[in-house]
Amino acid sequence: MLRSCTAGLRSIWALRGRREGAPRLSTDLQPARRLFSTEKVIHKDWALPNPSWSKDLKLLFDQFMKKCEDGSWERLPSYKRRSTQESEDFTTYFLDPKLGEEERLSQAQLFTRGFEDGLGFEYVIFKNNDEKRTVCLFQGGPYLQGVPGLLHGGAMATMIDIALGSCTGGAVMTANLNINFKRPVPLCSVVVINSQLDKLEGRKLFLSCNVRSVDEKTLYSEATGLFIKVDPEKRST
Ligand SMILES: CCCCCCCC(=O)SCCNC(=O)CCNC(=O)[C@H](O)C(C)(C)COP(=O)(O)OP(=O)(O)OC[C@H]1O[C@@H](n2cnc3c(N)ncnc32)[C@H](O)[C@@H]1OP(=O)(O)O
Repeated sequence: MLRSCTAGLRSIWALRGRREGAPRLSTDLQPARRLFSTEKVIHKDWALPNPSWSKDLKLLFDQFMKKCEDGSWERLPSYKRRSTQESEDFTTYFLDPKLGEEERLSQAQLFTRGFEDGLGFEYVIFKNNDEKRTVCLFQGGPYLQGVPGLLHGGAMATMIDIALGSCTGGAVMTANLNINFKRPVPLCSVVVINSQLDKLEGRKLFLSCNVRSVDEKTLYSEATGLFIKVDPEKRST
């Protein structure tokens, strides 16, 4: 498994040299501003196949894209930065305008999209609006290692948070996340996170998910989450 990761890394670095315009890793110590210097980088949809995707991930992606054809499922695009409207929803609620956060926030990006292709979080989420559920296909790269050869539990928790959040829609915050880690996830493997909205109670959304191997034989984790719709009348700072 580690050998295949190393091979993957080698091909990723080789690709890196070849691909024009690929955003650079923040660890390259480039000024952060450079990451957002072009509209192209800001608006690139990252939830699409790239050369680091394994055969399993590409196969599952193709299967779900077929399900999208009749409109029952949709692929959710994913950007490094939130849309202006979404950002405004959250900043109005959480940030004190007196603190002058604009400059710092102009450099902010979703941390799951901050890695170069294949090294961190490779994922795509498909949503079934009628059934109020999502399926997240996730390949955790070599920079997400915890115990040698295994995915870090915090990386799994991050993906679970994002997968559950994708079932909600609108401006919500995670209030509670409860995860049972049942089996360790091999680094660089593909897992499938099935999430659903179980109950809506006022501003409270109760969600649950499970994380399984591609062949569905291994149950890696189960989780529940409570998300709260932000109340525009309240300031939380
Ligand atoms: C697609 C991309 C998805 C990305 C997902 C990423 C999401 C995140 O990482 S969010 C970051 C982590 N989360 C946070 O920082 C949240 C910090 N917490 C907060 O800001 C606030 O507590 C917040 C917004 C969750 C709730 O505050 P507020 O709006 O004032 O709600 P509040 O009035 O206290 O509670 C509303 C209801 O929720 C309940 N509730 C709130 N928190 C909890 C909790 N932890 N457990 C159980 N119930 C809770 C309250 O009891 C209340 O219930 P009821 O209406 O029945 O009386």
